[in-house]
Amino acid sequence: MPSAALQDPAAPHDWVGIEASLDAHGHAVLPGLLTAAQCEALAALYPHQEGFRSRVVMARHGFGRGEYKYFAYPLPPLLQELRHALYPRLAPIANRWSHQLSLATRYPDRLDSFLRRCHAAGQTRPTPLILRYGEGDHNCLHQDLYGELVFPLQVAILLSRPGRDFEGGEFVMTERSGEGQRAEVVPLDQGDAVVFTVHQRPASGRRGVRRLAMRHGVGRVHAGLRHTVGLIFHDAG
Ligand SMILES: O=C(O)CCC(=O)C(=O)O
Ligand SMILES: [Fe+2]
Repeated sequence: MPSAALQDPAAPHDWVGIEASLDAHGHAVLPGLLTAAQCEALAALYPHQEGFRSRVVMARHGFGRGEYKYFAYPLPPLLQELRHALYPRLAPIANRWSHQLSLATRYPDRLDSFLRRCHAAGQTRPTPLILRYGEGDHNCLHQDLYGELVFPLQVAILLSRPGRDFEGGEFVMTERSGEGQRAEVVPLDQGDAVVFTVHQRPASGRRGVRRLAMRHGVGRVHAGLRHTVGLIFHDAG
């Protein structure tokens, strides 16, 4: 039944508004990117062994507390489809940011071409992942850099229900410029996605373009269990 697969899951979203929010804040929310059933099916993959290439216990690496697992190729069809559908919407924004930051990098229109570039540079391992946080867990502020090739935007999807499956565990972004550092909490419901800056973004002001350094993390989960999926577009070296 190819008809469902032919529908573009990115199409229902307000890409003019998303671009404006990315420019203003470095992140944007895509409400209801996944259904509750899709969220539950993805979270249910976590305990399985097959389909993943590795598991990371965050406390062992100083990344926080909690754990995550990287998917192996081939990705679950839903994530493969979303990664390919979201990339072409984000590539023009990535290219404009690159130009504004006076960087030479330009991103191809299609994910397959960008991944070929990653693989030729030795970044061959898939980066999409599922994260799992229990009571007391958190994710330290970080940037998901896995080698020289970096696609400057990434996506996280909340699979659990805030206030029901878990308490706390807010998605947090920080932004550092010459003028100081600030933080923003991004409220998400189950199935919502946040598209956000991986490491740096331009901000136009009175004195031209400034470079803002961005990090993301997750506040402490006060109770329950919180699962997310992360879609990173560059692969890992
Ligand atoms: O669990 C989250 O909300 C954030 C996960 C994360 O760091 C990522 O997807 O890169
Ligand atoms: Fe991350």
